[in-house]
Amino acid sequence: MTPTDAMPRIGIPTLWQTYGRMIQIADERAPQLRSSLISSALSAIFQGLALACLYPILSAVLREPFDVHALWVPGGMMLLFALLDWVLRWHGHTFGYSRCLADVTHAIRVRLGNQLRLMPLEELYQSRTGELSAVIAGNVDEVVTPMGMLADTFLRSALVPLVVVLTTALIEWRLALAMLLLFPVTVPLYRWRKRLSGGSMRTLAAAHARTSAEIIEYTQGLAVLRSANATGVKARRLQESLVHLQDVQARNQWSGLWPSLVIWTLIEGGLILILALGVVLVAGGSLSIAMLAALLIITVRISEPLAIMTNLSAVFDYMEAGFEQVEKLLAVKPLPCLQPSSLPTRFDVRFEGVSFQYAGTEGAVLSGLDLHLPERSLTALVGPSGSGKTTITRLLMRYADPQQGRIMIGGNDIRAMEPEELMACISVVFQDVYLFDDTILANIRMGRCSATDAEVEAAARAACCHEFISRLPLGYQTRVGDIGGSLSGGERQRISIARALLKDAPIVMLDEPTAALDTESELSVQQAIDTLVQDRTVIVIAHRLSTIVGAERILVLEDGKLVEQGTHEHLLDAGGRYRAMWNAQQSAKSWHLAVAAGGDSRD
Ligand SMILES: Nc1ncnc2c1ncn2[C@@H]1O[C@H](COP(=O)(O)OP(=O)(O)OP(=O)(O)O)[C@@H](O)[C@H]1O
Repeated sequence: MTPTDAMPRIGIPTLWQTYGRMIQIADERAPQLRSSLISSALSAIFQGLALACLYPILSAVLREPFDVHALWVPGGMMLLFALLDWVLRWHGHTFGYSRCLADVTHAIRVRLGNQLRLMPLEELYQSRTGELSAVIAGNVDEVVTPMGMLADTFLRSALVPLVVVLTTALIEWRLALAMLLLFPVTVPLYRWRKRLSGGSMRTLAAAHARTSAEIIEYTQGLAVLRSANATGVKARRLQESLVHLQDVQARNQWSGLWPSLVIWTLIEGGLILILALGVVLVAGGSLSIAMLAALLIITVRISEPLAIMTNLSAVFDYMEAGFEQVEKLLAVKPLPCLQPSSLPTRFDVRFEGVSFQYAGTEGAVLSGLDLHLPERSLTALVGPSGSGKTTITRLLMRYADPQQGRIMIGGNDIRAMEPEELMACISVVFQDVYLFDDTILANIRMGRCSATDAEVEAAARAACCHEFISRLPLGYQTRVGDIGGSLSGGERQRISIARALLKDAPIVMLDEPTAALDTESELSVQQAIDTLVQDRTVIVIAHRLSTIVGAERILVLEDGKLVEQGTHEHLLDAGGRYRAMWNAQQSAKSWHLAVAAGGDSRD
């Protein structure tokens, strides 16, 4: 799933749907949001009532002879309504200025964070990092931050004119009738504006997400790109996405601007029409000067909110586009946990008739695979590239569930284990080590958060990294980011082994951890691995067969099927696929030696 590939929603979400989504997203803070919205609505009603008092006030002021007493009632009422408007307006904004808004934003980010933790890795890896961060950082702000302010502005823009017209109708129906001329244009204009902006806001959100993904990928891969002298190629893709964003923004600006100008013009035109009508009526003697003055002030005062309201549809759409991205990510279901859940007490691994096909691809990567990895034994997975070795280790970690068959640890189906419990059983040491920009101490402690400093140090000693860590100026407190590339591949690998040692999981998976190391680093990392694998169920992925000759069992895979298994000697004697691979690697080695010794070919 890619959060940004959402197709534009068919139809226009109604205001009621937008309100429903706001309440849903506010979650625990929904009562506060509701109370703020009610206050805003009441405040808008009182503002309308205060405005409607203008006509009786002006009538009293312009009456001949002037009588101050006639001002008391309308003046007092206007003051009262204005006071109520102010008080309720403050209360209406509490959602924003109290912690509620920040709490809601935080809660959504935590929910999204949990979602990342629980969603199937297969789905997670299909999303680009930048697109995910655009949803979590960007869309959450787009959805939540304007929520209170936008709702207040909308309520005020819609309710103030409505209340003014209704109240004026009670005082002077002709005045109300004149004002009503403004309303019929507003609703169709609102819907028209919304239809125009809906799709473009989603396109804009998608373009933002794509650019953010390209920027992250470019900066993360810059070192590789420079070394491959390919910065230009990738920069071109980044450039393209920036140009695309620029185009989308320009189109959006234009498609947003001209309807706004049309709306303003129509509403201003309506205003002039009302005034012209008023002047004609005054000249004909059927409208008083007081009424015309009131009409002037009130229509000017309410035409602006009406224009704002029609243009707000674009902002609502931007918010809706954000809602959709957040909801789409939250809708991804975690892999189901079979009930009753169970915990293994022994740690052998069994694959029973496992068939697996990656989403969106054709053909199974594993088909009807049966494997048994006895507890506390070392099993090596070998086979040509693409034969399914990594897929086996991924499925054991529930990257995704196989379409057929089951995987068991200690006789327990891994689908009946909670994700945390499953991951507590397995340590993985990859070829590429990922260290976080934190201290070395914290990086090792990630293996077990509750470990004391002494336990971290003991793990580091066992993984042969205490010595080089002690040589660093700040020792264990050195930040990995500060020393950057000054840690060698072997040192980084040993830190990751220390992490795994601290975790102390009964099953260890090693994905070619020494493949990229020089001989000296390989020796010290191998020493650390020897400590790690003691007394554990170990699965090693190996390309260089010389590293696994001592394995208790070697499983040979080809096209997702187990074609041979046994010890090194047994497989050599069998003279099958393994023997062919072994011979090929041995002859490649002697070819290297011949080249090093000055020979020009293996012949
Ligand atoms: N995320 C994925 N989506 C689609 N296909 C994939 C994915 N990951 C791997 N594959 C395909 O599945 C097949 C098996 O891949 P896998 O990585 O398990 O093989 P491998 O034996 O570990 O290969 P290597 O030794 O090169 O690492 C390959 O054809 C690969 O292209």
